[in-house]
Amino acid sequence: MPRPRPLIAGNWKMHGTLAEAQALACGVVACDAAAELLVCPPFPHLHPVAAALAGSAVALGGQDCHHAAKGAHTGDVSAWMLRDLGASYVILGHSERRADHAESDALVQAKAVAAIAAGLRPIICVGETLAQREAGQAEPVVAGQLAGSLPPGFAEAGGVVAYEPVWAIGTGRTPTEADIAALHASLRAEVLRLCGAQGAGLRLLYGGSVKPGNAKAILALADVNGALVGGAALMAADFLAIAAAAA
Ligand SMILES: O=C[C@H](O)COP(=O)(O)O
Repeated sequence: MPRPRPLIAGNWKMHGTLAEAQALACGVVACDAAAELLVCPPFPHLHPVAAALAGSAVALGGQDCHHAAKGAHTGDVSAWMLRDLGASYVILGHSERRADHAESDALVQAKAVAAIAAGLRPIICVGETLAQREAGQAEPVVAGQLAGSLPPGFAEAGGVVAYEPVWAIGTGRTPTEADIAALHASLRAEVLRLCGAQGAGLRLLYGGSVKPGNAKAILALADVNGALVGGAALMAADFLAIAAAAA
């Protein structure tokens, strides 16, 4: 099977003013990367960023959604609202949400069901802590998260899995290339087990301190089909350099 088209996704997390978000979006659209590009701004910036991306090939995504389609859920945002604003993806189960909001695999799965129902492609995040890695538990931990988080119909809906070792996020540390390759090989085996043959074409992203300087080596690894980028996605030049490394 040919390698899937890489996806380079920028997670802007809770950073920036509206003016900075608009400027960043304008910087990112000035690009014709071979990879698919996606930006995921904070909720208040989604609408103006959608306007800045209009007519470009850069996709828009949310950083989370509620598992219900609508209702009395103060402070939450539904998958339908994201779709209505022009989003096509939503990040779910990021380790920061799992930690900050005690999100379980079951809740992430319920959110993914809602996302698919709204026509969004879920990007489900998994990854081990440093203690789990040092205990030799990275692969079983990630396999357990996948089994608990992936909903039925995930591959058919264009779902994406992002492997983000918690200890690599925002730290400047990354696993060795051999460790990323081994983990992604185990991810591929798991998605084939969970999703059947459709799992062969499902994109597996690596995330955690991806920078212009290490992107080419990471993105060249087997079963790495793109990157989920945090800090380096806040500078258009760095994000585009990572995108160029995926060619
Ligand atoms: O969602 C993105 C990741 O958490 C990676 O963040 P980072 O590139 O700043 O390490």
